[in-house]
Amino acid sequence: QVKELREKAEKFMFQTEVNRIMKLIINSLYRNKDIFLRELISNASDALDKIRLLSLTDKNVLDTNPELAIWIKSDKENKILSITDSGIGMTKNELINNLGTIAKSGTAEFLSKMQDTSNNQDLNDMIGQFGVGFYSAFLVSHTVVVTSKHNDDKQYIWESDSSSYSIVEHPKGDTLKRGTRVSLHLKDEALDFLEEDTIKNLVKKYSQFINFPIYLWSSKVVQVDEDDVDENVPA
Ligand SMILES: CCNC(=O)[C@H]1O[C@@H](n2cnc3c(N)nc(I)nc32)[C@H](O)[C@@H]1O
Repeated sequence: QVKELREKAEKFMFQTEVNRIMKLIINSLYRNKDIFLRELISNASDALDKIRLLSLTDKNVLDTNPELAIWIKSDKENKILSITDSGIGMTKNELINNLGTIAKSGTAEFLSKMQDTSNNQDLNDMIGQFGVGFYSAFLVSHTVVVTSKHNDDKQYIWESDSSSYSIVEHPKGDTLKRGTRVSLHLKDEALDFLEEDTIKNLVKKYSQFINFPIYLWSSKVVQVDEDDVDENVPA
């Protein structure tokens, strides 16, 4: 079923600048990979801010998923760490534009700054400011799957191994109701990020000022979480 899904998926190449930025991030931030969680939580928080702002003028936008929160799930069996938000979600076009391309303005400047700066702290701050933190997911993942549902579109699955990406409509419809799930298929050297204590410490260290609740679900066999039902999205 997953095989057929991949065959049906539409294949895309990343915009050139994106390839360069991804390479730079992966090569320069290998010393502190753990910033990936901060970046993904930050993106989730921005998405939640967007739907909350929208709901001030159009209150029924929240009906599809009333709780505004972030769920982190550690799936040790499949070596997948997922970060789910009930934010505004992305349409198919937004997945393509937001994850597959980057604003050309400023990219050249960003790339040259990244090359000059040897100081790791600056590098850290810059990727957050420039909004390219998503790509830090590839510091710890061989494959990243982004499932997203926007109120105005169907649910789609975006998948990438960092060299190219694909998009396919989710066969099971809108299991997310509204929002985005970033599923990180972790590299063998990054499996420590599946440990609850590691995740808790990272959230405390980098995301203590996030304005939305962050729940941590660890998939213990005994504990069947209510959101497991949504979890059976194809790998
Ligand atoms: C350069 C990589 N691009 C992004 O991270 C953009 O993708 C989108 N994005 C990333 N994670 C997201 C997320 N969790 N929800 C939503 I709505 N949009 C997200 C935002 O537009 C980010 O600026």
